[in-house]
Amino acid sequence: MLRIDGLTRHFGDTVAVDGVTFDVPRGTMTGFVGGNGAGKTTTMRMIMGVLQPTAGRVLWNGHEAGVADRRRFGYMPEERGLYPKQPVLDQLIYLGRLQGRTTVDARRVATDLLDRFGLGERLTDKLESLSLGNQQRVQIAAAVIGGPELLVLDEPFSGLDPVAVDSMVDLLREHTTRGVPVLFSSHQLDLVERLCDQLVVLSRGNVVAQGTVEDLRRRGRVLHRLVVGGDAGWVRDLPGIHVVDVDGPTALLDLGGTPDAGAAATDVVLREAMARGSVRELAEVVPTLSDIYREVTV
Ligand SMILES: Nc1ncnc2c1ncn2[C@@H]1O[C@H](COP(=O)(O)OP(=O)(O)OP(=O)(O)O)[C@@H](O)[C@H]1O
Repeated sequence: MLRIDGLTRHFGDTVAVDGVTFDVPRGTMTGFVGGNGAGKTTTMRMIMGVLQPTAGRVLWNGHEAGVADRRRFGYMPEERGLYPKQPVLDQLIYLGRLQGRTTVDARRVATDLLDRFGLGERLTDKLESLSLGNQQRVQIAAAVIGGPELLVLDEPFSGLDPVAVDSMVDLLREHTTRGVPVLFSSHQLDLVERLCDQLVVLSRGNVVAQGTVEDLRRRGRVLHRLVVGGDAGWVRDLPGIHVVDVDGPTALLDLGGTPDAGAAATDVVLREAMARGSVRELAEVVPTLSDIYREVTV
């Protein structure tokens, strides 16, 4: 298991990461989300030992992660970092050997990976001759070529087409099934919602929310949507009901409070609506991950 314990990094007066603590347990996929400059890349660099923390620790299976541990971590850095002018297969074989594979084994694994990413015909091409999305696929292959015990991926999905996203998802799931913890950053919240066992939300260097998508949903504000036959503007005159928005026949209401108070408010709204005509819908609106994200990062 990976444990990030109070990780902090200052750059001059800037506090890029401020006491970040979270776990990535065995076999779980953890999404790392947050706005631009929130501190995701800086945290990942510290996990990989590329950057020294100002304070805090990176623990791997209960001990402080050292060079030998990190050699078994797969990393896809933000700056990518493969050689543009070298053939893709050669680079992957080289990286595989650095991580302990024989040349024959590294060639087999690299060829398999490139095949599954649809690059079987491009093995001897220079990286720079590939489209950006295809270069990205090679970068992903580079992160997993050594058979990593942990995967740390900085925006692995950016620039990938939907087919490549699916191959990438399959590949990551194969790793988590084997027990490998996977931490990846992404701005694509739909993907994060689809993929992650848990997520960590960072804002200005601080963890502002963490847990499963369901945990976060429970924390989020549950609103109610009322749709009536005519105009719903009258809801604004109901005492004690917080109206978030009204658009013609549809009103979005925050009936809030305790479950009991919420239920009582729902009864009031329903009674009033029925007294005025037909009611088409009165239902809870489950917040999306984007709604929750906006709420916790403001
Ligand atoms: N080498 C550096 N020198 C000075 N400041 C830095 C350095 N690296 C990062 N920072 C600052 O640290 C903060 C966090 O940046 P970081 O790149 O970790 O954010 P991020 O969450 O990965 O953002 P993005 O989603 O835009 O990639 C920012 O204010 C950034 O300007």
